[in-house]
Amino acid sequence: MKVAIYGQYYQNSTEPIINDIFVFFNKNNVEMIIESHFLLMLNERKIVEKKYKTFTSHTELDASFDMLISIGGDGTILRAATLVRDSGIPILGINAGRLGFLASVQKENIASFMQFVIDKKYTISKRALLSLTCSPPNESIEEINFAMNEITVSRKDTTSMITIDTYLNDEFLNSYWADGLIISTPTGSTGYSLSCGGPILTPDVKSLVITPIAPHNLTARPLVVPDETEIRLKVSGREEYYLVSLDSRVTSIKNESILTLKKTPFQINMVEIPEETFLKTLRSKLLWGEDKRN
Ligand SMILES: NC(=O)c1ccc[n+]([C@@H]2O[C@H](COP(=O)([O-])OP(=O)(O)OC[C@H]3O[C@@H](n4cnc5c(N)ncnc54)[C@H](O)[C@@H]3O)[C@@H](O)[C@H]2O)c1
Ligand SMILES: Nc1ncnc2c1ncn2[C@@H]1O[C@H](COP(=O)(O)OP(=O)(O)OP(=O)(O)O)[C@@H](O)[C@H]1O
Repeated sequence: MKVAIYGQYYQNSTEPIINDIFVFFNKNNVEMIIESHFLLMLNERKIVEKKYKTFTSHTELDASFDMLISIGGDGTILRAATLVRDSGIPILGINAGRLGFLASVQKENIASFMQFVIDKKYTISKRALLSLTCSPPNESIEEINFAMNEITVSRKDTTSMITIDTYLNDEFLNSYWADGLIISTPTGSTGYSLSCGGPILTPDVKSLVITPIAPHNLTARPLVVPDETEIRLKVSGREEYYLVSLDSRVTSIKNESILTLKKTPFQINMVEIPEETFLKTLRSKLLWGEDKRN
């Protein structure tokens, strides 16, 4: 078995996590290839001394890898998705972060969960992604033009609202007058969209959610549309530029540009362990249905 290991940060809590993973994988003859910046952090702190092979970009992750292990929070998993891209390599998240909604393995039970990995006792949860094209083209989104959680447009350098003309498959839907608009995948429905009143979708639902951010009227509500829908946006406002974010990555785009959003032809494979299903995570991490009477 061959796994890629990825993390973005080092903290004191990293050491026991790394120890648990490395001891377990070395004992079970699993080959580990470590992202080069992460290995540098581990080497500097003398957490890892044995020589390991490294990778630096998505081009080096091919079908010979069985899995990518992401050590961190949800932000680290979102970055990990930009590393595996369309390779199909499944991602398993080990939660070293705070919420870790997408990271299914808690640091307390790494060894027992890694045994599931070795025994292949896991399922794959396929996650739809959204892609973005901009006309005229924008260099900063060309390299990584997809998001696993959501694509958001929002106001920039002003308190003034923006107007977002929105079309679904070329048919006019609405001009949102708001702080912004979120187009969320089912995965992203528990992130930013949820905070703006959007519904939660289970990961396998074939839909997208269009959620306005603080719309200034009583008639704009989150809308669920089929994930085959091509969504076109044109933003205007008092400033010349507005913000577009793809998960954690942000760029500025000039007013009147045309943004086209649609489902990517590939999906991200998330590893799901029987003990940590989506519904269990909803209850344990978002406290879904929490009620003193239960
Ligand atoms: N007001 C908000 O709720 C808000 C605002 C901006 C961004 N976000 C979310 O943060 C994501 C980017 O993460 P970041 O690390 O760069 O920002 P961050 O450091 O501000 O973290 C955002 C929080 O959102 C949680 N989160 C991210 N994706 C999630 C998901 N799919 N389900 C449940 N919780 C999730 C993370 O655990 C973290 O606690 C965005 O994709 C967006 O979904 C949320
Ligand atoms: N490899 C790691 N080792 C130890 N701590 C980490 C590691 N990666 C992340 N963390 C901790 O988790 C925090 C958040 O990490 P990350 O940006 O991946 O997640 P996030 O998007 O903020 O979501 P979450 O709420 O799940 O933490 C970091 O600031 C750090 O404190």
